[in-house]
Amino acid sequence: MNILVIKCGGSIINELSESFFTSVKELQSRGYQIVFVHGGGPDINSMLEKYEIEPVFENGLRKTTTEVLEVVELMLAGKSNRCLVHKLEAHGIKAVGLNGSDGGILTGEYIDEKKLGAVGEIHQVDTELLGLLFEKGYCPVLTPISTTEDGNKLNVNADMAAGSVAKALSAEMCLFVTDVKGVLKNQQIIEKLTETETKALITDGSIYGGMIPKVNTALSVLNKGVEKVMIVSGKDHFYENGQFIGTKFLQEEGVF
Ligand SMILES: Nc1ncnc2c1ncn2[C@@H]1O[C@H](COP(=O)(O)OP(=O)(O)O)[C@@H](O)[C@H]1O
Ligand SMILES: CC(=O)N[C@@H](CCC(=O)OP(=O)(O)O)C(=O)O
Repeated sequence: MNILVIKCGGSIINELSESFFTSVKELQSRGYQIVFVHGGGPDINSMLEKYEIEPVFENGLRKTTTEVLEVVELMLAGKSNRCLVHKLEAHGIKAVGLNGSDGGILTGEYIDEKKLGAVGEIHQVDTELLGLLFEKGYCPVLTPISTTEDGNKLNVNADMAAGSVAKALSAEMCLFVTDVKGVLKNQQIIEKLTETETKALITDGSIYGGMIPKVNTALSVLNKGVEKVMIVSGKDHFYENGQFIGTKFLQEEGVF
């Protein structure tokens, strides 16, 4: 089975284009089984604003107090997930929305509870339920919410959660769909990037903010054997005539 993990960024989830869904359907018709993992950063921020809570980020990760966690789950599971499932269904793509923690799919651990609160990273992905949904022709649509082994809820960065799902499923491809055409430098898209080139762009400040966890996860997924890892836009076609459009991550020359 050819598995494709699509991470759909909160930056674009409410504005996905018709072309995006055309690309998804074309890939499905070519036999790809698709799992969606989504974010919802802007939706979370706007609800926090209503509660008059200031969002705080450390290296792209949201500091998550108990109060913030409630809003994160409310927005990810109650708004962003519903929005994506509804749009997929409206385009004839059979989709089932789940919290990442449902059925024990995503299990994780705190990264640094003192500094970040309930922010986690994934340690285990149970793929059983995902397999059952594939068999019946459904695309699972997961929030990045996870739980610790003791059952405490964790807020996980959606890029990182998607990367863990791609590795656990030995996916053939992992695509990070966002609001830009790919990694840009001087407003030009960079079509191919190795790890060394990516690190240099982080160091010189060309890659910043939410793009940092995205490229770091992309590199980690590539190093775990996922063949095709790309950052693409949800505003246009990301797949047309057998070609992907965006930034592709490449192994360094000589690394196999
Ligand atoms: N070199 C870069 N190329 C493109 N976008 C970048 C770059 N560095 C930082 N960004 C920012 O990263 C954003 C995408 O990350 P983010 O907002 O976290 O998206 P998402 O919600 O899709 O995960 C872009 O909109 C842009 O503002
Ligand atoms: C720990 C952490 O930062 N979690 C993220 C989860 C959502 C997310 O990652 O959304 P995007 O895809 O829009 O970035 C957050 O609270 O914003």
